[in-house]
Amino acid sequence: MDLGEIRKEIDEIDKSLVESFEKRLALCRDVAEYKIKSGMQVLDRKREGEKLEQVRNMASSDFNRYGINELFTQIMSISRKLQYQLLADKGVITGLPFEMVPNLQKSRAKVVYQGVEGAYSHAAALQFFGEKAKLFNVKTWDDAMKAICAGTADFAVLPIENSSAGSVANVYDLLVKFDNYIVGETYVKVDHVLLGLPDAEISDIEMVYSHPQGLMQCSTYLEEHREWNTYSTSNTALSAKRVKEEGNKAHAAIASEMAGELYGLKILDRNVMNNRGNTTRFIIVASRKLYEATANKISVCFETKHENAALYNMLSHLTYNGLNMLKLESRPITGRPWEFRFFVDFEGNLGDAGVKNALRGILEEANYFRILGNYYTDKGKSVYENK
Ligand SMILES: O=C(O)C(=O)C[C@]1(C(=O)O)C=C[C@@H](O)C=C1
Repeated sequence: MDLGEIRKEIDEIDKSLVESFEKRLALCRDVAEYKIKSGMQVLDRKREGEKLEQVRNMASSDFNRYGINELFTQIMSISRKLQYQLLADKGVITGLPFEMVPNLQKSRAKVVYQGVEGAYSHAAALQFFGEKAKLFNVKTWDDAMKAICAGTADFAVLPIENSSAGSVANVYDLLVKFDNYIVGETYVKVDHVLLGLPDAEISDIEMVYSHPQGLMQCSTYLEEHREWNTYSTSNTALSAKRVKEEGNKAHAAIASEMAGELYGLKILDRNVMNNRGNTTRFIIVASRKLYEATANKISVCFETKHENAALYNMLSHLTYNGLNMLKLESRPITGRPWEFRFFVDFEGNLGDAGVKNALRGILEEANYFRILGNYYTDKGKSVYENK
């Protein structure tokens, strides 16, 4: 047979596949109508399992069995998405329990951050809320979350990821532990310097204090000074404070210039970071489910079944609804070794039909699901374009 003839035959088969696919989808519409009336869930795992076994058994080789399994998994996934759309059109999928507000009340807000004055979280809070907000600090991120639960603060400012050191794992875990929501984000340029006592010289240094993230972000510089010991503190600004209080010329801190000024320290070295464009993204968290009309980024968290293609199937709800994923993070689930909880950021607003449809799909198919927030992002442009 020549290629032209083979392709003609393939075209014929594809035509009938498309016709069959459309007929199948039309039937799935009828199923959706039935499910709406009877209040049944779209996803029927038992039926899907049986269906996959049935069609696998029809195939004539292992290779084909694998292909058929994948093909029908996708066909049923598309069928579910169609059904969610129909449910949304019929008003079965209602609004999400989030309240849209024109703007966040920033100017006189009570805002909590972790650490001490001069910490990058302090800078982030000032940048997002301005000078008029009432800022105060607590010892730990956990305390900051508790302060908004208790109402002593309206908002908390927490670091979530750094451009070179990556995600702040503990903050991801706190988003699950507390019933709080992300309502904003802000990017802060992190310009670490090496700080010492006013009469210290770089040759005096034996010990460097910083937050573990600060030490990580300056690892190349610290590698060049292997004779120095490093010591982790709970905050970069606190490490500067400690150098001041200890009054030992052999001690230095990796922290911001602002912290150096605040605690009367001298800059021993600049540009100590691995990456000069080092930036930290901070999230603004509140206890209420709010989102601004301009919100364009959604954060969700879910757990899936521990099985083949589970994550792929979850993410296909974004693809199918044309939603652009911005970030995927995973964290271990305590008590279930080697199982993970996923955190996904994607573009959109909770009022968008596509977003509602995708969220409905994930909600129905995940073992655990939470919308962590919908908020405005400029994707860090304010930092990169101004500096
Ligand atoms: O039979 C159903 O209940 C359907 O909704 C159809 C279908 C399918 O495409 O075969 C789709 C989703 C369900 O999870 C199971 C099967």
